Amino acid sequence: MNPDPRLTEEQVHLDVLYRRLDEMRKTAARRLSETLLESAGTPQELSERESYERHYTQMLARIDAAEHNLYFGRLDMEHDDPETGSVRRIGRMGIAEADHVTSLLLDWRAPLSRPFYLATPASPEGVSRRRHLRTRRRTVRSISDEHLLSGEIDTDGGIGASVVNESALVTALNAARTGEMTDIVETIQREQDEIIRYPQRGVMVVQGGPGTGKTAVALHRAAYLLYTYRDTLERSGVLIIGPNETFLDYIAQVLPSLGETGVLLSTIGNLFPGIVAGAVDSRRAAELKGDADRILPVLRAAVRARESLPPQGVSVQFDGYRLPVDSELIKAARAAARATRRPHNLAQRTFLRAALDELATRHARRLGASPLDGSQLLTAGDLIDIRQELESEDEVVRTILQFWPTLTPQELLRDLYDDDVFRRKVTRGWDDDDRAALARPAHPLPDDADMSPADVPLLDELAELLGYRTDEALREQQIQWRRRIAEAQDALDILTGSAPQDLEDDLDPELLMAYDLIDAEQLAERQEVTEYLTTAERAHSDRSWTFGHVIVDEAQELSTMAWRMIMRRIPNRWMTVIGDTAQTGDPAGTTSWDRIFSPYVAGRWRQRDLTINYRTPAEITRYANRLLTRIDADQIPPKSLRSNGIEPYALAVADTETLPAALAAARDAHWPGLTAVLVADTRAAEAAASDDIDGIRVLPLSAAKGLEFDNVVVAEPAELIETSPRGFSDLYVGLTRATQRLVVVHRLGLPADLADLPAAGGQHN
Ligand SMILES: Nc1ncnc2c1ncn2[C@@H]1O[C@H](COP(=O)(O)OP(=O)(O)OP(=O)(O)O)[C@@H](O)[C@H]1O
Repeated sequence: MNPDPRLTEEQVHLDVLYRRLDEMRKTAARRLSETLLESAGTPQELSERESYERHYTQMLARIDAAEHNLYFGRLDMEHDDPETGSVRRIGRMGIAEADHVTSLLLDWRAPLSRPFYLATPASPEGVSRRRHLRTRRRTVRSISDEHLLSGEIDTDGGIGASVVNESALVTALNAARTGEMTDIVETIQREQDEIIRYPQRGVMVVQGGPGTGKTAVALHRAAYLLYTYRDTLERSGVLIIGPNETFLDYIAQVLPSLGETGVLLSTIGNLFPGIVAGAVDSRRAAELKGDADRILPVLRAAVRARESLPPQGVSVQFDGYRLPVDSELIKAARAAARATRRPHNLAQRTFLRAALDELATRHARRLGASPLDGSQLLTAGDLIDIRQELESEDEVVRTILQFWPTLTPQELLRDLYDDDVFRRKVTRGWDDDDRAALARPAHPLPDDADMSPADVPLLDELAELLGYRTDEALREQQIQWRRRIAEAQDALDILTGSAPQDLEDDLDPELLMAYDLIDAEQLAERQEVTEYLTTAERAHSDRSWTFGHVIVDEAQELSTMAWRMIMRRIPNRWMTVIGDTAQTGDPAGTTSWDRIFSPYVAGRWRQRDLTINYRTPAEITRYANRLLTRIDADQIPPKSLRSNGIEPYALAVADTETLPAALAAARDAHWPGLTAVLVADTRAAEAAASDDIDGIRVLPLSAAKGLEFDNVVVAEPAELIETSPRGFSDLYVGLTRATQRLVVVHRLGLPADLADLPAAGGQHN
């Protein structure tokens, strides 16, 4: 049988593309090694070298990322375009001939590629034929064509009529899940494309039910924006916020697979430089810490409480005299400091200056008063001298600064939780239960791991109130480093009798080996400090960094305090906010976008909706959507794109605990693909203990947010509902994690919405 001539034709083009890609790779690799070999003496040369280095490294990353499925789409346009001809080939990156003029492949993000994602028979966008290619290891495997003008495709008026690249889409959706999210560049749908390429600045909220591709859209939007606005965004960076580390791991590969590295992925808990929030809050504590109306006044009061007044009898010894540091003196200095309206730490200089001035004036008044008539004998110059002497006395300065100390957010928060008297003082109007909910003994840990994710926005708020700069804190670390290295250098010089060596120069490995005095870990740390940082890394180490664009996924989970923290990172308010208010699980999360955005961009944010569920088959959605009606009757339930003929079922267990029974059921079923058992958050410890036995994941509901599995077993839905503040939303999330199969295992009664699930045994799968 003769091969399909279309395959032969496309293979010829594919070969040309890969040949060119290989050339580009070689050139970039050569230039990179030339750059690395160049010496850079002056700071300017060094910075130029770094920028070339970054350029070629990113170029290589992009080329590598494009290797797999490089070319996947082709458009034959109805009319010939003088510049582009009538054929457009679309792939993972733009490729031109060596002349840099003739285009061989268009990047999927280029404007000319757009009809590939938009054209439908009803609205063909000038496309006569859209071709989808499937390739493997540089070989064209199959081709499917849609003739948009003649309408040789599905036009039944259902969802199918608006689906683009349908056969490729269905193949992608039916594929077994790997545990990592994949990109969707080959099958982006029209409603998704409109969001990905949305051109206007400002806040865009994307609301969509489970499985509508919100996360996929968020990541592709980041890639699109970086491509389209590379000049500005590469310097300022794009920040993507996700709900937890598991989720970030799940999505981490998508952007590199799209060739993008300039994005910082972070949870709220990791957004404050240097802190790895590891503690877990009680539900009430998280709720209180997330509620700006409740906690903000407390934080402000906590700072003011540290601007205190001296008790009776405080004084300093100076020049043989005892000078009282009394309440009147400190009050006046405090008023001067507060009048600056600067953050606490930054106003400290004014405070100190005012206090010293007053102390000097008082002292001079006493010293210089004429015994005869009390007139002043000291001159202005004498006063200045006294003032300077006072300032040079450590004890004087230390005594004054007790009443306006330098504060760090961490210390202040620990004091708030640990010190009952202090907490009572700054939580006026709170009831005892709420006050007790904040209580926590202080056990500082490295990386402030004793802080919880809900503490992080509070630390950020305090940093703002205090004027605490994390880049300065890091710089301080760096200085200390240098000091330690220099000390080690001295010791080494003594040992070896060698002349001092300049440690600011590039590190010489030989020299480092000699430094047994500094352990390996310390050396690694030092290297980290001096190493060249990417935009994302620099952004991560600097609390005051502002990004060019911020994308927030699972945004419904964020508290009002977390939003304040995010808004500080994006003063230009160019944001893409993605979420589903029906899936809100966090008690501090939101059920209304308007309430969140009104304070920041009242009336100036837009909402776009996603309506098709790509993940969950219709057999499962039927049950899940009943819960949606209960959670928010106004929301339009997303429509499932496909149905797979596998009915969900319920398995009743009588005498055993539900989780082991659910695990056993999952194990015995031998389903193909990934399987997860989802339990109530109250069983997080049991889940952790049983996780990943026989390759089956056991997750508390909140950790399964945003993830998906081929097969999902929901253990004890009644418990999910009862033990969670937003139980119906949790169950809704649980039911919609499956791409193929859903089983509900229960000992207690089934909730009404699931009461008619077929019982195990009656189902066929
Ligand atoms: N256009 C598309 N082509 C191929 N696959 C798609 C497309 N859109 C979405 N998907 C797939 O559908 C699944 C669900 O997408 P995603 O996780 O982005 O949805 P979501 O709206 O964020 O869901 P949830 O709110 O439940 O977390 C993923 O496997 C994704 O790859």
